Amino acid sequence: MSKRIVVTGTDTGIGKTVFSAGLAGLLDGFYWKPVQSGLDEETDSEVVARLSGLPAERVLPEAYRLKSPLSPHRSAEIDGVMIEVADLSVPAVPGPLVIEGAGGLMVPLNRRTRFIDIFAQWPLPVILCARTALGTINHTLLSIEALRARSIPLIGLAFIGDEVTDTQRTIVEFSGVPQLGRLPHLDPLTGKTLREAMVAGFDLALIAGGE
Ligand SMILES: Nc1ncnc2c1ncn2[C@@H]1O[C@H](COP(=O)(O)OP(=O)(O)OP(=O)(O)O)[C@@H](O)[C@H]1O
Ligand SMILES: C[C@H](N)[C@H](N)CCCCCC(=O)O
Ligand SMILES: [Mg+2]
Repeated sequence: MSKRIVVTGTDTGIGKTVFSAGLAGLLDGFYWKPVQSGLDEETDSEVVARLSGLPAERVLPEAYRLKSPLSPHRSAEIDGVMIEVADLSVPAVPGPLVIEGAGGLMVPLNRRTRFIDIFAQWPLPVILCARTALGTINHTLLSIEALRARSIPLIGLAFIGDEVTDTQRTIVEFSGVPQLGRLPHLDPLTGKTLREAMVAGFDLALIAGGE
C-alpha cells in the first residue's frame, strides 16, 4: 500500500489546500477532497489541479459536492443530502494519496459525525497545518490534544505563514510534535513558486509516517 496522508488543520482558510497541492506534487501522488462545500468559487480540487503540477486524473472526484460554502453538515442539509460515512472510504490508488478535510478537526459531516471521527476510523497518519500568526498556539495545542485523545497518528506540523520563531518553538516544545517545515506566504502563488517553497521548506524524508 502506498503512503496515504490526511492533511488537516487548526481552522478553515489557513492554507491546507495550498499545502496539499504542494505535498501531492512533491510526492508525485494523488489528491482527494472527500467533501467539498462551496461550488461558486474555485473548488479545492480545482486549486490543486492548477497548482500541483499533477495530471488532472490524479485529482480524484469528491464523494460529496455541496453548493453552500458552509460547514458540510449544514451545506448538505440545505442541498437535501445526507452525508453517509460509508461513502467516505479511502479510494485505492497506485501511488501516494493526500486527503484533505474541510476546516478543522471538529467540523461536522452530519448531526452525528465529525471529520475527526472518520479520521479515527480510517486511521491514517495526519499532518496538522497551523498558521504562524497570533492565536495559533491555542488552536494548535487543542487540535493536537484532540488527535491524541483518539490515538490518531500525527506525523507532524506544517506551519503556514511567515516565520514566527518563538510561536513555532513554543508549540513544538509544549506538544513534542515535530515541525515538518514551513510554507511562507507566497506572492505570486503559482505552481512554480509553490513547488520551490515546498522543496526549500520541507524535508520529504520527515514526512515518512504514512502507510
Ligand atoms: N502559502 C500561501 N501563500 C499565499 N497564499 C496562500 C498560501 N496559503 C494559502 N493561501 C491563500 O489563502 C486562502 C485560503 O487558503 P486555502 O484555501 O488553502 O485554505 P484551507 O485551509 O484549505 O481552507 P478550507 O477549510 O476551506 O479547505 C486562499 O486564497 C489561498 O490562495
Ligand atoms: C466553506 C469553507 N471553505 C470550508 N469548506 C468549510 C469550513 C467549515 C467550518 C465550520 C466551523 O468550524 O465553523
Ligand atoms: Mg481547503
